[in-house]
Amino acid sequence: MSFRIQPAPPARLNRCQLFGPGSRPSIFEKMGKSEADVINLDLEDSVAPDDKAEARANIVQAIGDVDWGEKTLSVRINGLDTPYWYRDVVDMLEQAGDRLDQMMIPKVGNAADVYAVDALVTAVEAAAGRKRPIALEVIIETAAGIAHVEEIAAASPRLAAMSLGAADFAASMGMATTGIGGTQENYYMAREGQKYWSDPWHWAQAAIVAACRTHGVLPVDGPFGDFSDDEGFRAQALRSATLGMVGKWAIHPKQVALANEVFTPTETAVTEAREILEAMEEAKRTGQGAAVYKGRLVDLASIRQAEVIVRQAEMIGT
Ligand SMILES: CC(C)(COP(=O)(O)OP(=O)(O)OC[C@H]1O[C@@H](n2cnc3c(N)ncnc32)[C@H](O)[C@@H]1OP(=O)(O)O)[C@@H](O)C(=O)NCCC(=O)NCCSC(=O)C[C@H](O)C(=O)O
Ligand SMILES: [Mg+2]
Repeated sequence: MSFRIQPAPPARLNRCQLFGPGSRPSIFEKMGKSEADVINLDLEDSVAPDDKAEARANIVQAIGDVDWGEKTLSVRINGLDTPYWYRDVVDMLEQAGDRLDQMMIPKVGNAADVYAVDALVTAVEAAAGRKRPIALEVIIETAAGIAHVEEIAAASPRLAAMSLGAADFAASMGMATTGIGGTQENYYMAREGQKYWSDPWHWAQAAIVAACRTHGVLPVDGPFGDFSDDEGFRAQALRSATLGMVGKWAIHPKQVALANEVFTPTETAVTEAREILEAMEEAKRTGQGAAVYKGRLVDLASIRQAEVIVRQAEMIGT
């Protein structure tokens, strides 16, 4: 272990982030009643330029009026290359109530982007006398974002979560696809007449997870565009969970249950994790650093792996 201890990410549930356009207030109540852990009200790409001002007003109103329960409530502001973002920040912090937990910054390219938003948020919070500091979350969805992913993860103590935005990421990288996440038809290895599909998102996800885990930030998988493809969503989410991501976006309400299912450890996994911890307790009592559990080696690293699952289960209350 490095002398520098790996910081823990925020202790909160983040299995599913449900998105909805700020210009479509008719779905806000439904979003509030959903089973998503995080709600993202959008001011960015799902809102047309002429609707930005009205979407801000809708969101300000809804933050106060809708019952958001225990959910983390986040607003996605516009990118720093637009004329909209500063007004998004100022209006939310001056006009919306304290119920707003977080702001999401899209298309972050380097640490300075986060610094700029942090500086504005800090000034407006102080001027407006807001009591609860707003957390930040970012989307890695450009070539610059992935190239600077580690400095971005370290950019601000406000940073709580980081997502991969597969659509803009593919565009920025010049990837030959219009699909949003999931299996890509042409990304395969060939052997003896058979195709073996590989995962073009894997390296970006792994880089995000490593940067996030280094700096105590929650790594999250972004959108899966084809909301009629449950199996594809599940496969993508399972790969993300296996890599260390804690949750996934839903761009349609039917994806919420799928994300919750994948990012909630199964009863069997939780039982096994608890049994591994017990086996290691017993090993420690007898002066051993390793033990055998169900015919396989468990050691001090297994304790840390098992603790990840038990911590998740405790947060969910299972
Ligand atoms: C995708 C949608 C436009 C689909 O909407 P709609 O046609 O209304 O779907 P349905 O008819 O199937 O809806 C069924 C019922 O569910 C309600 N509904 C719809 N959407 C939502 C929602 N997001 N939250 C809660 N409830 C919702 C409908 O009102 C129907 O209700 P009822 O009539 O009572 O049965 C729409 O889902 C949508 O707008 N989704 C979010 C789009 C969005 O926010 N996109 C931005 C995030 S993705 C992105 O930005 C890419 C990323 O940055 C990247 O680069 O990768
Ligand atoms: Mg995007």
